[in-house]
Amino acid sequence: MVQTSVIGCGNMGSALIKGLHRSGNHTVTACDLDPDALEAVADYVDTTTSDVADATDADVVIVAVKPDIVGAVLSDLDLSPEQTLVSIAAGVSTDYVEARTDANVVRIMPNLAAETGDMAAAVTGDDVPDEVLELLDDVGEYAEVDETQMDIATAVNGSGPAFVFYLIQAMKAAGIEGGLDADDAETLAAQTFKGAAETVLRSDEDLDDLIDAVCSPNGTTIEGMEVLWESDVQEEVAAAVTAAEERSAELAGEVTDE
Ligand SMILES: NC(=O)C1=CN([C@@H]2O[C@H](COP(=O)(O)OP(=O)(O)OC[C@H]3O[C@@H](n4cnc5c(N)ncnc54)[C@H](O)[C@@H]3O)[C@@H](O)[C@H]2O)C=CC1
Ligand SMILES: O=C(O)[C@@H]1CCC=N1
Repeated sequence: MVQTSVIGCGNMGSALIKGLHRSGNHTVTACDLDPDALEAVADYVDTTTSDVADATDADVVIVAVKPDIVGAVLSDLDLSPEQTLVSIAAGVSTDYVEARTDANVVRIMPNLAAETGDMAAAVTGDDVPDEVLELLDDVGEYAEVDETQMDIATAVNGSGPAFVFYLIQAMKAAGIEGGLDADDAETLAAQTFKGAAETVLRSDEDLDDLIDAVCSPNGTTIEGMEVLWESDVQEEVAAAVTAAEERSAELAGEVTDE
């Protein structure tokens, strides 16, 4: 069992807590100033606390507060070089965190699917400890990237779930427009995204071949694909990712300038 503490139990911290609970490999202390946030995760952790000092004994300390609060939390955290501090804040560099702790620092960009064990995470660091890689394995898949790639990773896998929710919403709306009831349309759209994603992860075929496999000659799919190929959907998705990437880089400047 890895002793893990999570400081900040909001959207992302609570998703990580629930994912770690599912894995059964961690003893978790949850720390938050908000009693409602602690109550919401109480069933998934061993200890809840509003005192950051109670979160400092863990092997792995995950700081999951907003980027502009990270500095204040680090100043209250007294950790040793034997401990690992995991920072998940968008735009907060490893250098910034390392300057404020004696712990071994690992920067990751997680996403909300930690809750179901389906997280996509980017992790950066010269020598990421096994306990962090195992933690990431416990709650999904990860890619080791260079820190210069963290802004684009933040956009693709950190912000990505919101972009995918939006696309599911569009598919659901089209289903409703075509006569499905709302619940059926949501189930069919969401399960289709899930199944398509699983297919991509498990298949050796490239994406064009997978598209081709759905397009029967003279069938239905090719009619829809012609519409997409002639549209600027790919450019618009790229623009959304770029906007998030640019904001991540901007945040880095704001936090460093504090
Ligand atoms: N929401 C998401 O999908 C993702 C968020 N992140 C990163 O995760 C971090 C947290 O984001 P969210 O969970 O969305 O924010 P949130 O606002 O939902 O949660 C932050 C939590 O921190 C708590 N908090 C504030 N000050 C504290 C302190 N001094 N000590 C203990 N707890 C304190 C708040 O009460 C709140 O429950 C951010 O740095 C963000 O960049 C990264 C990837 C995805
Ligand atoms: O929107 C944000 O800033 C955070 C980081 C990635 C996902 N949510």
